[in-house]
Parts: sequence; structure tokens; C-alpha cells
Amino acid sequence: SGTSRPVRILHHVQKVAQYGDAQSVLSAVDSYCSKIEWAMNVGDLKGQILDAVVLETRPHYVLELGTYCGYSTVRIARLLPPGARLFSIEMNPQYAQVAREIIQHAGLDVDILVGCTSDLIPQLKKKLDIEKFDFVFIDHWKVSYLRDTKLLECDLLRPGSVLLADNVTCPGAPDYLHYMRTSPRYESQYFPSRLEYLSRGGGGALPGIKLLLNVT
Ligand SMILES: O=C(NCCCOCn1ccc2cnccc21)c1cc(-c2ccc(F)cc2)cc(O)c1O
Ligand SMILES: [Mg+2]
Repeated sequence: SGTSRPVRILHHVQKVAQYGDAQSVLSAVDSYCSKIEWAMNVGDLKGQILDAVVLETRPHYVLELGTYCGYSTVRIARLLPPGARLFSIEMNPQYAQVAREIIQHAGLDVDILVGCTSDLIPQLKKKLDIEKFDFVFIDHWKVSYLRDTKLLECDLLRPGSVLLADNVTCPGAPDYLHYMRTSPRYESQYFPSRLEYLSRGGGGALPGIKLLLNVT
């Protein structure tokens, strides 16, 4: 098909979600990805963990690594107090544009930075007039989690900053997981969950088989 999966998700959101209503945007993405085609959004089950951590942290400066369609970006932004700033890094310009339109449909204001984390993170201090990030959501290349966390440690984190990472067991970020569990700099907590959109809601391709085909 001509369009990309994120574009098909955007069209669904624009068709069924109420403009300015973040919850209806999240529900539209979740119903599309449960019933029509799987996509790698953090999803509603893990999204509830994300919500709880954001609410507990009450962050003012937030960084997200891996925007994709902007689903987790909307999840985070809808819970931030006015004046808080959310920056999200996406390397794929097409995905970044879809995310901007989904975030706009939710009535939220987020800065999407297009590029690779390894290039952008060292520039953030200078580029953005911010001191430190209070909360970081990590959901990009699993092989880059540890390297980018160490880049963040060079002066973008403070005592009490919270990092939350998706997929540390599936697909997995074993080096990151080991580092966070053994480094004296961090208190680590593991939230057991399930891969997004796998509980069969009926309809749509059986995601397990499709996913395995994709993975192989
Ligand atoms: O791969 C995943 N996410 C990453 C996307 C690329 O991110 C690239 N990327 C985005 C900004 C950015 C900035 N710098 C460098 C790379 C940068 C990802 C994959 C799965 C998954 C699970 C099971 C399967 F069978 C197949 C896939 C699930 C997830 O929840 C994920 O998040
Ligand atoms: Mg993920």
C-alpha cells in the first residue's frame, strides 16, 4: 500500500478522534492498533505505567527518545502542568511530521526534534535554554539506550531525575538493564508488563504471527 503505517494511523485519528481531546486521540490509536494493524506504540497497558510515573514525578522539563506517531508524547504531554516543556527526538522525518499532526489533533504543544540522539543530545544544553531534564522516556533503538543514557549523564540529569524505558525485556535492552540495576547512581524499579496490542481484541491480522514474520 502507498501510505506508511503511521500515516494510516494519523488518518484514522483525524477521522474518529475529537479535535483537542487527547484521550480520544489515544483511544483512536489504541483501537486502530488492536483491531486493524499492530504498531509499536507503547500502548494502553504500558501507557498506564507511564501515566503513573509522570504523575508521581510532576516533571517540568521532559525529554522523549523515539517519537514514532506521538502516542506516548500525547500520553505524557496531557499530564504536564502549564509551563512544562516536552521535547521529543525522532530520526525519521516522515514519522516526525505524522507525530506533529497527531499531537496537534490532541490540542497539545510539543517540540519534535528531527535527528539522531547521538548527534542531538550533546547539543541540547546549548540549543535549549534548559538546565536539566526531570523526566526522560526512552523508546528508540534498543541498542542505543545505554549509550544515550551515558550522554545524558554528561550534565542533562540531576539527582532525582527519573528515566523510564520501554521494551527493556521485549525486544530487550540487556546492557541498559544491567547498567541501571548495578550502577550506584540509580535506584532501579522493574514494571512487568506485556508487549503492546497483543491481547486478542478480535479482528485484524493475528499480530503475533505477523510480528514474528517481521522480526525474522
Ligand atoms: O524498535 C522499537 N522502537 C524503536 C523504533 C526506532 O527508533 C529509532 N529512533 C527513533 C528516534 C531516534 C533517535 N536517534 C536514533 C534512533 C531513533 C520497538 C519495537 C517493538 C517490537 C516488539 C516486538 C516485535 F516483534 C517487533 C517490534 C516494540 C516497541 O515498543 C518498540 O519501541
Ligand atoms: Mg517501545
